[in-house]
Amino acid sequence: MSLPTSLQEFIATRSSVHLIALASVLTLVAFLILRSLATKRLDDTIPLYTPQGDYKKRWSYDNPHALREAYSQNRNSLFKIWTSQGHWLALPARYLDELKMQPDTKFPSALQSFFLGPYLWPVEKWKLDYVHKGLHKDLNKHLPSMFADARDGANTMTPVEFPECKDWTPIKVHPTVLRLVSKINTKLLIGNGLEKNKEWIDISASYTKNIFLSSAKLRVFHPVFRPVVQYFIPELRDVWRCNRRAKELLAPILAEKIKQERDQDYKKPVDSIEWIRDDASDPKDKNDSHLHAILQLILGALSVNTTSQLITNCIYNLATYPEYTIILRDEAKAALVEAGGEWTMDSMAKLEKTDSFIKETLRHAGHLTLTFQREAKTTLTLKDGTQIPAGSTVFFPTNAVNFDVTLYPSPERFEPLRFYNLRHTSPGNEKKFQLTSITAEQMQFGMGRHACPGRAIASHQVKLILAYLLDKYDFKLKEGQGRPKTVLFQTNQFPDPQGEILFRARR
Ligand code: HEM
Repeated sequence: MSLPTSLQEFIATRSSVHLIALASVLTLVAFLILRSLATKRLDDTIPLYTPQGDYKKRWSYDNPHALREAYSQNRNSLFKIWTSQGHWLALPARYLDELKMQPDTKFPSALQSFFLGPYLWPVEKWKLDYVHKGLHKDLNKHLPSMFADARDGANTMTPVEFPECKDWTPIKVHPTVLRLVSKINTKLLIGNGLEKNKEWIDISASYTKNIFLSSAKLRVFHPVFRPVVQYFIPELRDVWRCNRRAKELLAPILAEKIKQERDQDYKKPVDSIEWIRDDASDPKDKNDSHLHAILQLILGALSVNTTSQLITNCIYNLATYPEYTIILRDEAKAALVEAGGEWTMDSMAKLEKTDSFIKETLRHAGHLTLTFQREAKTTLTLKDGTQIPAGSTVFFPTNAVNFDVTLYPSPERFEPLRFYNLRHTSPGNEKKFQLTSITAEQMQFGMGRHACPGRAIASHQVKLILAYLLDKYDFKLKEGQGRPKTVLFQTNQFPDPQGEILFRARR
C-alpha cells in the first residue's frame, strides 16, 4: 500500500529534523488521545443515574431525595451521579468491606480535596494528616479523662449558655449550643484555659461556616481562576485572619509547654496538641505554632459543628415529641441515682433509650447525606472485577440507606425507640444498634480507616448535655409552629440556625 502522492511530496520536501519533530508531536497526540479514551472507556462502564426533573437544582436543594431516588434504582450496583463537583461514584454496601481499609496511598479520605485545602490551609498537604492520625491513635486511649472534662463542662458551662427561663422563654437553639460545644471541646481537646478565651471561642464557632462557604464559592470558578479569585472571597479572607489569630493565641501555650518540659517532674497533660507533637514526623513541626493553629482549627471544625448540630436536632425533636421528654428524663434520673449522683462512663451505658433517641435523630438528619467520601488515586480492581477508575471521587449514600424501607420499616416515621427495640429483639443485638455502632446500614460516622475517631466522646457529650437540659428545663414548640425545618444545601443538612424553642425552668 503506497502513501497518497501529496503526502509523499510533503515528506520528500521536508528535512529529517522536521520529520522527527512532526512524528514526535503526532505520537504524543496519539498517546494523549488513547489515554483519554482509555480513562473514558473505564468510566463509561459505570452507569450514570440522572434524577428526575432539574437534577442540577435537585443536587443543591433536594439532595437527600435525589440520592434516595438514585439509590432505590441502583441499590446493589455501582452508579455514577452528577454533582456540582463532577461525576461521583456511589458504592453499594457490598464493596465496603473490601474498600474500608485501603491505604491512603490508594484511597484516601476526600475531605481535604472537597474543601480545596491548599487555599484555606497554607501548609504542606500531608501535614494536615497529623489531625486524624493523632486522634485515631490517642483519643480513645484517653477517653476516661476526656469524659471527666466533658461531664464537668456540661455541668458548669450549660447553665452559663442557657438562661434561667423562669417563664416560657424563646431560645435560638443552634447558636446557643454551638457556643457551648465550642467551649467544652476546647476544654477537652486543648485545655490550658483557652476555653475561657472569648476570641478563641468566637473563632472556633464561626470557622466551620467560613471554610464551608469559602470552598463552596471557590468551586464556582474554574481552577485556573482560583489563584486570583481567592483574594475576593470575604469568608476566605476571614479564614486566613482566623488562622493568623489562632497562631497568636496558641503560641504562648506552646511556649509554656516547652518551658515546663525542661522540669524533671513535668507530667505531660492529656490534650490533642501533645498527641500531634508526639506524632510529628518532621521535628520542625513539633513546636510550629502556625501549623498547630491550623490543625486545631480543623479539629474544631470536625468536632464542634457535627456535635452541636446533633444536639440542636435532638432539642427540636424533644420539643416536637414531648412524651419522650418524660421517658428520657426518667431514664436519666434512675441512671444518675444508681451512679451515686455523678455521671460515670458506665452509667452512660444505662441510657439506652436516650441513645436510641439520639441515633434516630441522626438517622433522620445527619449532617451529611453521604459519608465514606474517598478519592481513588489509582484504578482499583475489586474482587468481582469491577473497576473504580483512578481520579474518581467515591461515596456511600448514607442518608438514602437510612431511608431504605427494606432495612428500616416506615423509614419516614420518627421512632425514638427504634434502635432500643432492635437492641432488645435478641441477645446478640445488644451492641449492634448503639449510637456509635458502624455497619453498612449505619454509616453516619463513616467506616474503616477514616471512620470518625470522635464518635465515643461525641456520644457522651450529647447525652451529658441532654441529661442536664432534661433535668433543668421543660421544652415546647412555639405556639402554632411546627418543628424548625432542616436546611438543605448540596450534601449538607443543617438544623434551622434561626429555629427557636420555648424553654422553662422545671417547677
Ligand atoms: C455527632 C458528632 C459527629 C459526627 C456525626 C461525626 C461524623 C464524622 C464523619 C461522617 C466522618 C468521616 C468518616 C469517613 O469518611 O469514613 C468523621 C471524621 C472525623 N471526625 Fe467526626 N463526627 C462527629 C464528632 C466528632 C468529634 C467530637 C471529633 C473529635 C473529638 C471528631 C473527629 C473526627 C476526625 C478527626 C475525623 C477524620 C478522621 C479521618 O479522616 O481519619 N468527630 N466524623
